[in-house]
Amino acid sequence: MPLQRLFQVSTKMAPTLSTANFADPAEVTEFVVNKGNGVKGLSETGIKALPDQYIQPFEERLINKFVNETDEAIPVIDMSDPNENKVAEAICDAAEKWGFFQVINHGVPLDVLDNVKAATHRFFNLPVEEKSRFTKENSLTTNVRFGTSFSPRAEKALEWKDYLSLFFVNEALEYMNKSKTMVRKLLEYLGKNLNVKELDETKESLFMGSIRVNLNYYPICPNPDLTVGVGRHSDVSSLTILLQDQIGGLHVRSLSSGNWVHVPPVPGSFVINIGDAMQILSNGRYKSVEHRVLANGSNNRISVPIFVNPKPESVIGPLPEVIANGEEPIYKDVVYSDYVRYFFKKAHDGKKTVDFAKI
Ligand SMILES: COc1cc(/C=C/C(=O)SCCNC(=O)CCNC(=O)[C@H](O)C(C)(C)COP(=O)(O)OP(=O)(O)OC[C@H]2O[C@@H](n3cnc4c(N)ncnc43)[C@H](O)[C@@H]2OP(=O)(O)O)ccc1O
Ligand SMILES: O=C(O)CCC(=O)C(=O)O
Ligand SMILES: [Fe+2]
Repeated sequence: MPLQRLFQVSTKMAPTLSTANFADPAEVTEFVVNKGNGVKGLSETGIKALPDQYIQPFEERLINKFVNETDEAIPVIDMSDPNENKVAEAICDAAEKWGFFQVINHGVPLDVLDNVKAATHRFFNLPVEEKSRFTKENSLTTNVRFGTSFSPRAEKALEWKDYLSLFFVNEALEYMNKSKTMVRKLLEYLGKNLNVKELDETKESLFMGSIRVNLNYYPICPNPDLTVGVGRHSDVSSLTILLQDQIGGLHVRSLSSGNWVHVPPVPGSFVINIGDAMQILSNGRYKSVEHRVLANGSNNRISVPIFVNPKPESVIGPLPEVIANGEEPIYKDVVYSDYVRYFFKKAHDGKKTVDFAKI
């Protein structure tokens, strides 16, 4: 199926299965992972209890007392403020202190956001035979991948999430293309603060040379407190631009307090976060911060991250502009595809991927 058609399909709905009887835990894995039904398929069987392989260790569950819903919040930045210096300052400050912020009035038309959310629902509502054409085993190209959890073969406990991952270098996709102007603006602001004078071709390839869009689906979960939608991780990107729906559940680790802080859905906004590649390029000035997603007992949730990455063959290390003043580099040069391969080889494990590049 051509990529464009993924964004038009709205044919048959997924068949509703009657309550399946999974006598053996291996049958659950077979149904969810190998047969391509995903956790959406499992949720729709009417399953009443969380299968054992989704039960996360106690310390990985988001216990309420560690969640600070009121005192701390990631900054919300209005990109239409005519005082551009003030906008740039707020973005760089948030990148250093939080590694996360939300942007409003970002210039991406709101109907583009509505369209990509609708397309996400249409894709996940397709029959399993359609979706499983894009599993790792069946997909004709590694550029399109439908899967569940993060890295099922490496994980001790699975995550309650299905995804479709789309890799683009140049293909036209409205959502991605319409977001590019905003991405360039953000990178220009962040770059200037690192003494990068302009986002020329070389720098553009380094910061945003490859782009991946994921469509994430988190179905209703029978025991949300025992599992996670996505476990603790930082992204490997330069920047991640995330569109979330109105359900909520994304939590960010505050750098100042260590608390898990909820990222409340703000209509029409994007959540922006610094990824490991930017942390490395900025020699630790900008922070890629741990985040996780709760499972939800009463609502399905979707999110659509755009991972803005260096080109796979790029060598990433502290930028010459950053260490020109004698600052000691804390990261070595690594080939970006080696870095990403290392990320995908492990289960989510907080901030440990970045050790790959530490001196
Ligand atoms: C799913 O939950 C996620 C996903 C994410 C994703 C974040 C990103 O996508 S950031 C951007 C990643 N960068 C790129 O995609 C650059 C382009 N890719 C490449 O150049 C190659 O894929 C490669 C990274 C160099 C690896 O190539 P290769 O050595 O040929 O091996 P592969 O078979 O392609 O992959 C190895 C291993 O990783 C798994 N994998 C690859 N891509 C994805 C993907 N998009 N989503 C999930 N898993 C992926 C692949 O299945 C292989 O696994 P095995 O088990 O077979 O070893 C962030 C947070 C999330 O929760
Ligand atoms: O769904 C979300 O809110 C965040 C997902 C995420 O962190 C990721 O896909 O890397
Ligand atoms: Fe993430």
